[in-house]
Amino acid sequence: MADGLDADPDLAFEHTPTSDQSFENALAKARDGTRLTVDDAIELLTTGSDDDGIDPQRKEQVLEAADRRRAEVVGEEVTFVANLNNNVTTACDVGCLFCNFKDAAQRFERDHDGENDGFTKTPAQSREIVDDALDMGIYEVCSVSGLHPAFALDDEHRGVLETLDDPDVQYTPPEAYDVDPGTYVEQIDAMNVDGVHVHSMTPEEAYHARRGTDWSYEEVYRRLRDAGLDSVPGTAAEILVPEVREAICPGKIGAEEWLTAMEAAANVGLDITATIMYGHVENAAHRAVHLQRVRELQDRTGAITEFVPLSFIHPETPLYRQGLVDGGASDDEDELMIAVSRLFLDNVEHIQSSWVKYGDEQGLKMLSCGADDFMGTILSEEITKRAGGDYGEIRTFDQYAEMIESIGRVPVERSTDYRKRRKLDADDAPLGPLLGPRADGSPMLDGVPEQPPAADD
Ligand SMILES: C[S@@+](CC[C@H](N)C(=O)[O-])C[C@H]1O[C@@H](n2cnc3c(N)ncnc32)[C@H](O)[C@@H]1O
Ligand SMILES: Nc1c(NC[C@H](O)[C@H](O)[C@H](O)CO)[nH]c(=O)[nH]c1=O
Ligand SMILES: N[C@@H](Cc1ccc(O)cc1)C(=O)O
Ligand code: SF4
Repeated sequence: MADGLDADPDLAFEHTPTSDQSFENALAKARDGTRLTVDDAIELLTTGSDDDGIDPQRKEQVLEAADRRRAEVVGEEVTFVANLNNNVTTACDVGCLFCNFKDAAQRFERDHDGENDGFTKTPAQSREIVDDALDMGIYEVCSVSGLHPAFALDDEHRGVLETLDDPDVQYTPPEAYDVDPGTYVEQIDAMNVDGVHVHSMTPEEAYHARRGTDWSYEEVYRRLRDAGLDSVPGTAAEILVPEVREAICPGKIGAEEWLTAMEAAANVGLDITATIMYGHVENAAHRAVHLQRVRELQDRTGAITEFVPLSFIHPETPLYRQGLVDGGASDDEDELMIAVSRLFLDNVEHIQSSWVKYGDEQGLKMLSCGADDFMGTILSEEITKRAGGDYGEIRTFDQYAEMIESIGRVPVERSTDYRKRRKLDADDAPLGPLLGPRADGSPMLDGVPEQPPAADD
């Protein structure tokens, strides 16, 4: 369990990590492929809810079952994507307590004086960054951002926001800021260079893109799709249980709204991913309920291409600094999270090991605990770095091939939707991407793209 509850005795949750199931029964079901219940998941995540702490032998049994399932479902290939992270802006007033990526939006205003180490990019700047990365061979741009108060979905939405007189709807015209981020549609259109795969607009961003209107999420995602959006990142899910969201992100959309937005994206033909951000105040019951909600969403949509467990990075976050938690998940908890995700999500093919969160050594270990995907090259990273994580911002194809072969598996470059795949061999180094629109097999590192442009002030 995450240690948060010990750190803050005021947090009394209704969901407690107890169950009517036994560990042995849950393990037997996991081994023979019977669909697991929330109680089963609690038993597996805790290696038995009757005893405190994680039992090392039982943990190994869970990891083995998950690794075997991984081999049955996807075989020995380990995939990764040649991609670029392009965060458009750090301006955000939602105030999630686990996040240190954001900067108060006021600090980006023209008449604000004082330091600001955040950034906002114009659509033209985003295009240039994507254009440069395309020359390096990327297949995908992954773009998630703060909810800048000047953002509108498109010109029509801006018209609505400019005439709206509702203090509950946050909107400040772009003229008030040093840098104008444009509209979401302009940003997507700008990043949509030469058929690169655009992976963007989390449910939280989609919520911002319809604020002050009664437009459906389908309408919002349709307009974004028409501007070039290809798939939707499943962040903002955090823990899909209201009592946890109230503690860690009271300003964020609710669990139901996240699910509604995701289903809408799937309804208009977009692929989606799903995440869990764990290891803070939540307990194993919350993680288990979260997995159930994701599995139900996948039963309804079939559109989730991968599940990404995101281990909470604590050092620079308000949750940690305010003493609400005393750290993140342990290695044991991380391994069990990956394993139980594989065992519980019988309808999601790919489980991602996030090297940004786990690092190389532990990230590789996860590939033997049920994970089969090793994320992407990303080339730049702000969210984890600003939270105090220190596993870097890029992995090259040579590094990927060597690491994956070192554990006896087969490195494979993939497309975002996993439909295009290409095997690699570390002996052929130097290696580079081949699936991107401009990829020609050259190594990516010949020209690392520039870090975010100058801060707003
Ligand atoms: C920083 S937000 C950016 C997109 C958008 N503002 C949103 O909330 O959907 C993307 C995700 O990063 C993850 N994240 C933020 N801070 C984190 C931290 N300290 N450790 C792990 N994941 C974090 C959260 O899951 C969050 O939903
Ligand atoms: N796991 C993290 C990602 N994942 C993004 C992936 O690289 C890729 O976009 C996805 O697999 C689409 O198929 N990005 C981060 O910035 N940080 C992570 O922890
Ligand atoms: N969740 C996104 C990517 C992502 C993950 C974690 C982050 O901190 C940021 C972005 C996806 O893989 O679809
Ligand atoms: S997680 Fe997203 S919405 Fe929450 S504060 Fe950070 S950037 Fe803003």
